[in-house]
Amino acid sequence: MTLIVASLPIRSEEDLKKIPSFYDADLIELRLDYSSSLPSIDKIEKFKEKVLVTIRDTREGGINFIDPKIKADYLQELYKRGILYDVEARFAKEYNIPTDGKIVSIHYFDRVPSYDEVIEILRDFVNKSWILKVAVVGKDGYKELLAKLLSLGNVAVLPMGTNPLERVAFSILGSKLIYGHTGEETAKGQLHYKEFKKILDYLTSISISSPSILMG
Ligand SMILES: O=C1C[C@@](O)(C(=O)O)C[C@@H](O)[C@@H]1O
Repeated sequence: MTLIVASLPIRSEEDLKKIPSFYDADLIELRLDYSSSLPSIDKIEKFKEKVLVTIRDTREGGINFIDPKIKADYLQELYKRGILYDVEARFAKEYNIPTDGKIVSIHYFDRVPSYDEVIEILRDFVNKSWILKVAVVGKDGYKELLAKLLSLGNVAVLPMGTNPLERVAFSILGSKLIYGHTGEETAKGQLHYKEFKKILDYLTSISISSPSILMG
């Protein structure tokens, strides 16, 4: 089953008040890098059953530069409080960030890497994460790469800058997460999360009423 993630840019602590309006998503991603300073964790903690915290590195698509030491301390504190986060594999390695039960990710915005390159970076986290997430721009070879990565099992694959329905296709093939926006795209290739929800709910309903349609 694919979980639907509603991605929400956070530019100030005020934006955290919007969280409850997206509770029909499975998870609400708080993109904290949309601000140059991080909100108090106390203000996030009360939503901890629903949120996924992301402080995206500018080298992997982040909007503002956040001092890596501040980011590392913040992630360690989230870990202590049992709050879900997404951390880049490279950052987790460099700053020794705990990854069990968390999302470990890698993003390619301008090229399609080889399968071996991705595996080399993610290898250490295969058994030490909840989900491995790979987002790749829709250039030559991206479909083959993302499809091959699905065999890792607990993986989310996201094509960027392609027809958003391709995200639905990868969900049917086994991707664990699908990211949609909440009114403002945080990556090309997203639909509003409610649209993804409608499509996936429909597909689930027909697979329940006629299991052979989607289950082969
Ligand atoms: O890494 C991801 C996936 C994403 O880039 C996307 O392709 O939808 C959107 C980001 O907000 C999120 O952190």
